[in-house]
Amino acid sequence: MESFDYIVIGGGSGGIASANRAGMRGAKVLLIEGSDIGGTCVNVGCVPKKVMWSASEMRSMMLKQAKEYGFDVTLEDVDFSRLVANRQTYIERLHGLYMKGLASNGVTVIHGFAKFTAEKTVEVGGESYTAKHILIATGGKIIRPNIPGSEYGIDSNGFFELTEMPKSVAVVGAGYIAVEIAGVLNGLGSDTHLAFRKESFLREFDDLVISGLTESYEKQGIHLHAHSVPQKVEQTDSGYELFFENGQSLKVDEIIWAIGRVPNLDQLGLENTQVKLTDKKAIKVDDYQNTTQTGIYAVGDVIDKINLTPVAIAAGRRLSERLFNGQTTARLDYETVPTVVFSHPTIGTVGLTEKEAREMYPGEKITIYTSTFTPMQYAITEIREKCHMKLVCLGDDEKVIGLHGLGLGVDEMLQGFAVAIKMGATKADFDNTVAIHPTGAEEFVTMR
Ligand SMILES: Cc1cc2nc3c(=O)[nH]c(=O)nc-3n(C[C@H](O)[C@H](O)[C@H](O)COP(=O)(O)OP(=O)(O)OC[C@H]3O[C@@H](n4cnc5c(N)ncnc54)[C@H](O)[C@@H]3O)c2cc1C
Ligand SMILES: NC(=O)c1ccc[n+]([C@@H]2O[C@H](COP(=O)([O-])OP(=O)(O)OC[C@H]3O[C@@H](n4cnc5c(N)ncnc54)[C@H](O)[C@@H]3O)[C@@H](O)[C@H]2O)c1
Repeated sequence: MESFDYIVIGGGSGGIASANRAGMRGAKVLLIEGSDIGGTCVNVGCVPKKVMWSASEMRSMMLKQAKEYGFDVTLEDVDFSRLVANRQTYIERLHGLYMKGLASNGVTVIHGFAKFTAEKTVEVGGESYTAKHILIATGGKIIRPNIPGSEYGIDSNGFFELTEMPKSVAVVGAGYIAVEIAGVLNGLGSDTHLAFRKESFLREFDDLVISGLTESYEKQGIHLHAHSVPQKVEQTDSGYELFFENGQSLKVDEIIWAIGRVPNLDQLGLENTQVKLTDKKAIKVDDYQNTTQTGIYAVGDVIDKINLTPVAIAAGRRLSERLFNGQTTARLDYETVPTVVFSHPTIGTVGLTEKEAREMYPGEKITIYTSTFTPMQYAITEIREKCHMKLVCLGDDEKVIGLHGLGLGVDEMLQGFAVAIKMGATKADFDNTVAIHPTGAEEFVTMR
């Protein structure tokens, strides 16, 4: 049985980052990946999603802004299969780059699904491997509702397999994926419905950005169906009919289920270890990514804490620094993690929403600053899509504990502000920073 210092199960965002860092620090590392290298983000997540988002933004810009800027643009239908082929070529290039990176750090990669057969032993394709340290970075998997006909339609993986645009589509869900896919398809010209169970989507985000995006999506022609709990799906001649518990139904060419993801523990053989799960069936870890069994660790979506690629990467790297570079206190701080929803326009958020701040600091002074404006890019266009911004400040010194934006360019604005907030910036620090004009970002430092 071959022995390693470190075995990493799962070659996605967290696994690759941790394996590479361990290799850089001189460890003998084995990475086991059952499917395509790069995991969810590269193959069926952030990367193809961002390409589709860009395509959708471009089409909207050409349709809704180019003319007023003096361009004589005639837009034919999007060549969807060409877009998809180019996107896949890019992903294949990334596969090559990842494999090269791993090789340069001396990481051995094998293809296959790993299963624990004992506490420190995993089996892949009939071969057994052992290591002092083993990382579980197996990510998450998609769920569908338990209703008749939920086998019809596709999910986010299926969305990335489409080679033709559906003429009409019902996206079911209220999270990142539902809101992003609905925005992309509508922007590319599908007649798009977004159905969700409660009164709004993205309910964990600040009210200002939710109401702003609701208004934008309605103006863009996305049919929003609130209070719509899916009940059953039936096939029709041309597609499907989706029935809701409220008695309404939708006839569409395609249904896209986006009702969430759960930790992926399939075929892992955790019963052969002492690794315990949380109530939500995620791997239980402490602040240092240690599971309940010494020598076994977990990072990324499989712990279901903050399911974002940079979080999995950061946790994986810090773990390797701790295990193989003597940084005994290295760990990821899961507080104040910035995040962007690639809707149209985008949402950027870091820290607490206004509601969370009031709940977390009852009786303390919470000061809110907001700004709503039309970005200058729309000065001469018919489209007047608004930008909304909010700062949530705590105490007399007005420490900024939440920053929220919706609008043109917010996705690219957020990172720098996240640094300031992580460092404990106050509203006075924001005010003391000279604005950059004319930009949307300047609103964040000129709010009154
Ligand atoms: C549609 C979509 C869009 C997203 N967009 C964004 C975004 O814009 N920004 C962002 O930050 N995050 C985004 N995410 C989330 C992001 O993709 C995940 O948070 C991230 O990929 C988690 O990384 P991970 O390493 O935990 O798992 P993954 O990247 O899922 O990797 C897990 C890997 O483990 C492998 N595996 C599983 N079991 C085994 C086994 N037994 N043996 C061997 N290998 C195994 C799998 O094949 C997989 O490759 C998106 C997700 C989706 C679905
Ligand atoms: N831009 C990004 O960074 C990005 C993009 C996509 C995904 N992600 C990550 O991936 C995770 C998974 O995304 P997601 O959108 O699948 O999950 P999610 O958990 O964010 O959203 C799932 C939604 O489906 C709804 N839902 C659950 N059961 C339902 C049912 N039976 N019928 C109708 N609706 C139901 C829930 O109320 C929830 O709003 C995200 O939480 C995020 O961490 C990030």
